[in-house]
Amino acid sequence: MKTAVVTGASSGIGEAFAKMLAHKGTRVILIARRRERLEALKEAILSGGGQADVWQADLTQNRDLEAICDRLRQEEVDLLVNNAGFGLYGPVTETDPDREQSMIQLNVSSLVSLTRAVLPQMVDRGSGGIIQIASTSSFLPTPYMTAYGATKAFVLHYSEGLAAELKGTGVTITTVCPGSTQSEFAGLAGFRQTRLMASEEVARQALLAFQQKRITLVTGVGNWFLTRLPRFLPRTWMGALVARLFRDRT
Ligand SMILES: NC(=O)C1=CN([C@@H]2O[C@H](COP(=O)(O)OP(=O)(O)OC[C@H]3O[C@@H](n4cnc5c(N)ncnc54)[C@H](OP(=O)(O)O)[C@@H]3O)[C@@H](O)[C@H]2O)C=CC1
Ligand SMILES: N[C@@H](C=O)C(=O)O
Repeated sequence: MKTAVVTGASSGIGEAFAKMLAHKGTRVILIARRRERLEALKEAILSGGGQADVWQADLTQNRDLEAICDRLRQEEVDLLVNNAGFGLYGPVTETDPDREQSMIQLNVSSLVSLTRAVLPQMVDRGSGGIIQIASTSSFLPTPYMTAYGATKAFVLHYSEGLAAELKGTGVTITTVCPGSTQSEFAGLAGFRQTRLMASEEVARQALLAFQQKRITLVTGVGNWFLTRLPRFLPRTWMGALVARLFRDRT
C-alpha cells in the first residue's frame, strides 16, 4: 500500500486530497493543528475501508516541524502534498506583522523543510513525488495580499527549479496553482472571493496532473488566462490591475 502525507488536511483542499487518496487505496497521514477535525476525517476514512493516521502539528512551531520531519524520514513516503497555508488581506501597513511572519513560516519555510525531509529517500528509491500548492497569485504582484502573493511566487519558483533538478531521478514535483477555491481560506484571510471552484475539483485536477507528471497546473481556464497576462502586459500594469481587483474586498 502506498503512503501519502497531506498537510492542512483538516479542511478545504487538503481534506479533499486526503479523502480522494484514501478512496484510491492510499494510506494517508493527516497533518494540521485541529486534532478533532483530523480524528473525524480519519474515522470517516477507516469506516470507508481506508487507512489513515493523524499527526497533529503546528507547522509554524519549530519543535513541531522538526518532530514531523524526523517522523517523515523514518516513513516510506510515496507522495507529499505540501498544502497547509494561509493568506493575509489588507494594506501592508495595517496587517499584523506577527501573523505575516507566521504566514511566511508556514507557506515558505515549512514547505521547504518538509520537502527536504522526504526528498532524499525518494531519490534513493527512484520513485515518489511531491505536490506543492502554490496559487494563481504566484504569477502576479498581488497588492493588498502582497506578502501572501510573494510566498506563493516562492513556492512556484522553488518547485519548478526542483522539478528540473530532479529530471531523470524518477521523482516528480507537480506545482498546483489554484484560483479562488471554496474553503476556509478567504474567511481566515479576511477578504471576499468570487467565482469559486470546489476544493474537490482542485484536488481531482491536481492528482491527475501529478499522475501525468506535469510540472505545473493552473486550475480552470479563466485562471490559466489570468496567469498568462504578465507575458503580454508590462509588470507595472499587472500590479495596477490586481490592485483594482483586490481593493475593497472585505
Ligand atoms: N482557497 C483558495 O482560494 C486558494 C487556496 N490556495 C492554497 O491552498 C492551500 C490550502 O488552503 P485552503 O484549503 O483553501 O484553506 P483552508 O483554510 O480551508 O485550509 C488550510 C489548511 O492549512 C492548515 N493549517 C493552517 N495553519 C497551519 C499550521 N500552522 N500548521 C499546520 N497546519 C496549518 C489548516 O488546518 P488547522 O487550522 O487545523 O491547522 C487547514 O487544514 C493553501 O496553501 C492556500 O494558500 C491557493 C490558491 C487559492
Ligand atoms: N489565488 C487566490 C489565492 O491564493 C485567490 O484568487 O484568491
